[in-house]
Amino acid sequence: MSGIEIRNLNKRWTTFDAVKDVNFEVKPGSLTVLLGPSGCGKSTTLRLIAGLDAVTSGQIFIGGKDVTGQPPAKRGLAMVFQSYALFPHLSVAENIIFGLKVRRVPAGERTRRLKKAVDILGLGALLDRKPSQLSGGQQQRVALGRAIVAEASVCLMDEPLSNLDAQLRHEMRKEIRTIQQALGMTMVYVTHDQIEAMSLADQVILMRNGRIEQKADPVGLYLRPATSFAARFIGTPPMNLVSLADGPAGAIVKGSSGPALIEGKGEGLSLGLRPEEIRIEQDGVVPAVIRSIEYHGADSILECSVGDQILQVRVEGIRRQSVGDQIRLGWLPDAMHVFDESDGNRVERRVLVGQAAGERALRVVP
Ligand SMILES: Nc1ncnc2c1ncn2[C@@H]1O[C@H](COP(=O)(O)OP(=O)(O)OP(=O)(O)O)[C@@H](O)[C@H]1O
Repeated sequence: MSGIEIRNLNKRWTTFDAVKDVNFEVKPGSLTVLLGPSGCGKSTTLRLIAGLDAVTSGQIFIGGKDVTGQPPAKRGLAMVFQSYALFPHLSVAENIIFGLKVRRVPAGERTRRLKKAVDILGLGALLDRKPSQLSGGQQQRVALGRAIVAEASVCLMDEPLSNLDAQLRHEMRKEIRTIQQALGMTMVYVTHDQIEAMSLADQVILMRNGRIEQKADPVGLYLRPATSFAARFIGTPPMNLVSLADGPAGAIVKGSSGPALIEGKGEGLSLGLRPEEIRIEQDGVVPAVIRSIEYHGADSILECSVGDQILQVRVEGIRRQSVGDQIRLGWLPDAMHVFDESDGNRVERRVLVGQAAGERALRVVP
């Protein structure tokens, strides 16, 4: 099994830096997702690893070997694209083994690998069909089949599921993860879909404007976002971010009947609260009014005003509240995230929970 290491990677297109100082490692047999908004440099990073574009500077190691100057075919990897890239005139079987033929893999070996891939993917009944006679999900399986027969220990995927409907995406996602683990593949997977990233990855690399914003496992990314950008990118609806100076957090504190405290300076800091961490409680310290309710079935999103600010609150089950209701909100100390407003970075040590405030208030230590 081969791991991947990326050192100080940069890619400049004429005057535009698409990838800036990117460093990360992918452990052998693990799955790393490159995640981020459109244009953040995910696909460019993947293409540089594949050797489809040349780096401006930096190094790429696969299996401990520096492959930075090597052509794609010499890098020992398989790729799956969003477009599937199937040949319309070839059958499913021919499409799957096409690459093996090009590489002059002997016929017996081709048949063995084809059978293995077909068994894994359940394509047995479709081998003689042409791509036009397949559904989107089936075409995607054929593209995966190509990656499996290549028996490359490294597989790169660029938004492979984006042409599929939600249900099929979900199924294929599970299938990709199962195959990756069963075959022990080292995988780098590009997506802009946070749910896909969170459910697939051992490691998520969140990118923004060509740089790495945060690298962490999915749990770490959710529980301890390194920046306010990371905090808002992961989670639906996104984390509430309110200014501690004179924004809603100020209102939250001023409006509270309990001894909620901000000590020292709150200026320049913002408070982050995930909608699912805020509870409606009879003795909650924060009075609020429900402005709107969005019913989702398993849960509902309440838009609540606190002073002249808005907090989104996620409540489970059947909603008992109505628009216009006056409620009180509370949350546990661990639910609070604090960020520096100037650079967006997470602030760890300046926050304490006020003991006197029944563990529900915030104390910012200067
Ligand atoms: N061949 C190119 N020439 C010039 N600029 C390019 C080229 N390829 C990509 N870019 C620019 O580099 C930036 C990063 O593009 P990239 O495709 O890596 O983003 P991405 O994160 O994969 O986005 P998306 O999710 O939309 O595919 C974009 O601003 C894009 O316009």
